[in-house]
Order: sequence, then C-alpha cells, then structure tokens
Amino acid sequence: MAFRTARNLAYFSNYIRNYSTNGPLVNVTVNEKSGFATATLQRPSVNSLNLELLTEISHTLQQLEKNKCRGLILTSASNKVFSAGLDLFELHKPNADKIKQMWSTLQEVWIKLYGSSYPTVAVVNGHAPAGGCMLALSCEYRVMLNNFIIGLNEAQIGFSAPMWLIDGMRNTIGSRQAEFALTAGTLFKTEEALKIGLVDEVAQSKEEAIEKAEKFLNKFAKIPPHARSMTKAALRGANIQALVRNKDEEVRSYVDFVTDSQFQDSLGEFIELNLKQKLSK
Ligand SMILES: CCCCCCCCCCC/C=C/C(=O)SCCNC(=O)CCNC(=O)[C@H](O)C(C)(C)COP(=O)(O)OP(=O)(O)OC[C@H]1O[C@@H](n2cnc3c(N)ncnc32)[C@H](O)[C@@H]1OP(=O)(O)O
Repeated sequence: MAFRTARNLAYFSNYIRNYSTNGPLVNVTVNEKSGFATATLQRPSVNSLNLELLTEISHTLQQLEKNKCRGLILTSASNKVFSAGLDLFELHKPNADKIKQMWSTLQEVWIKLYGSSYPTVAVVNGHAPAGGCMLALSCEYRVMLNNFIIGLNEAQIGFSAPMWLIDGMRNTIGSRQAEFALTAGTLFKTEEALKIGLVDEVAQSKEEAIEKAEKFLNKFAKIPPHARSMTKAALRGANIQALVRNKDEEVRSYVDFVTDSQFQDSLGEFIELNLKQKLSK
C-alpha cells in the first residue's frame, strides 16, 4: 500500500491525530502526485528532542515504512531551528525511567531512519546541533539553508557521541574530518558544512531546498525499489546491527552516565552559559 491515494492519506492523518494527545508534534503530508511524504517537526520552540517528540518521530517512521513510502523529506516548522537536539532540561536532574525510555526511543529513531527502505532527505532549514545533526545525518541527503550551524557538539557539553552516531558522521565526511569535528565538538556554518561534505547542497529559501530535495528523490524513479533498498541495507546494515546488538547495554551506560553528579554539574553549567532559559534553583 502506498501513500498515493487519498484513502491512505486520510488513514495516515487519522492515525497521527489519534496518536497525539496535544496535537501532533510531527506533521505529515503526502504529495499525491509524487508519493513523497514531508514530515515537519513542530515542537515549540526549537524541536528539542524529548520523549514525546522522539516517540512521535519513531511512530511516523514506522507508518511510512508500513505504507511503502516513496520518499521522505524531513524538515522543521521553525524558520530558525531544525532541531536543537536532546531536550537539555529533560536531561537535568532526570527521572531514571524516563531517561531510559528517551535513550531507547532515540536509538529506535536512528535505526528506523538510517535504515529506512525508502530514500530520505533532510531539508535543514535552521540550526542543527547534536541530535539535530543526528536526524540530518541519518537521512541520505542534506540540503541546508544559509547562515545556520550544524554539527555534533557533544564534546563541548561534556560527553562523547555514541558509536552509531560516530559511524554516521564517519560514513558521511570520512574518518579524518570526523575525528577533527568530533573531538572538538565543532559546529559548522552552512558553507563550512558544504565544504567538508556534511551537507550536500545549500539553498537560499525553503522552497528552493524542497525543490532540490525532490530532485534528489526523483533520481530513484527508475531504480527498482527493492534493488535500491537492498543496496542501502548492504551499505548501512553493519552499523545498524552493531547498535541492535549493543542496544540494552548502551541504554544502561547512558542512564548511569547521565544520572552521575559530575555530568549533572557540567550540564548545569552548559545550560547556564548557553541557553536563555535558566534552571530553577
Ligand atoms: C554509552 C553511553 C554514552 C553516553 C552518551 C551521552 C549522551 C550522548 C548524546 C548524543 C546525542 C545527542 C545529544 C544532544 O542532542 S545534546 C543537546 C545539544 N544541544 C545544544 O547544544 C543546543 C543548545 N541550543 C542552542 O545552541 C541554541 O538554542 C540554538 C542554536 C539551537 C538556537 O539558538 P536561538 O538563538 O535561535 O534560540 P535560543 O538560544 O534563544 O533558544 C530558544 C529557546 O529554546 C531553548 N533551547 C534551546 N536549545 C535547547 C535544548 N537543547 N533543550 C531544551 N531547550 C532548548 C532555549 O532555552 C530557549 O528557551 P526560551 O524560549 O524559553 O528562552
């Protein structure tokens, strides 16, 4: 079943409406002519990834896979921020159970998006630090608007990106550039990101970015979908399997790491220094 018919589109919209209690955090539309879906992240104000948003992204990806989506464009409703990454306020003095679910859902999102059978493009129409960069990296192609930043700045916050995310960075920009970028936690401006291959194209407006994204997706029009997805699985499968094998162990280490007082202190300092909203004392 593809999303091309109005009936399927209605089914999917109902699913999203029923799933969300406070209105969808991910808005999905399907172009009936091309069959391409656009998933727009719309958690105010910066699409920071809390458990609710991650869960909705994960369910959306599951539905797209089930409905044999022909291509996905992932973008943001904000014209300033694609995604600010993990919700830092939810990592501060967290409830261990919630943090466990959050990390496990983040892993699911990566597995589903990095391993999707359909082609994917991120239209990065705003800043994309850390988890924002993760979402963009898990797509196959990135079109970014000018004057924003993108990168994995985990080292600056006081931790290392997990192995699967390092793999994603390495597979995109190569080992040498990945080592420079990750050890310094560099956030790249759009033009710098283009130079090192972290993004594939730059656009001046969201409309232009969407056109470029559709052009990329249309390249596969004449390629048999199963041949395309088998090739993608051959290229990405080993990285995904490595995470699947280590999933539970990584969740345990992550919960221990994040609940440790040393991490909590450095996170508190990072928030006070970098975010406008402050912690309640
Ligand atoms: C085996 C065990 C391994 C352990 C590994 C540990 C964990 C590894 C995790 C790896 C994967 C992902 C990690 C992350 O994503 S960490 C999150 C990192 N994010 C950031 O550093 C971004 C911080 N934010 C910014 O730099 C800027 O806000 C931004 C450039 C995104 C936008 O700037 P702008 O000037 O446009 O907007 P403001 O700064 O005014 O922000 C607007 C409001 O949004 C709030 N905000 C921003 N970022 C976050 C965030 N990440 N979480 C929650 N809230 C955020 C900000 O406070 C403003 O709020 P108010 O409007 O209320 O003032």
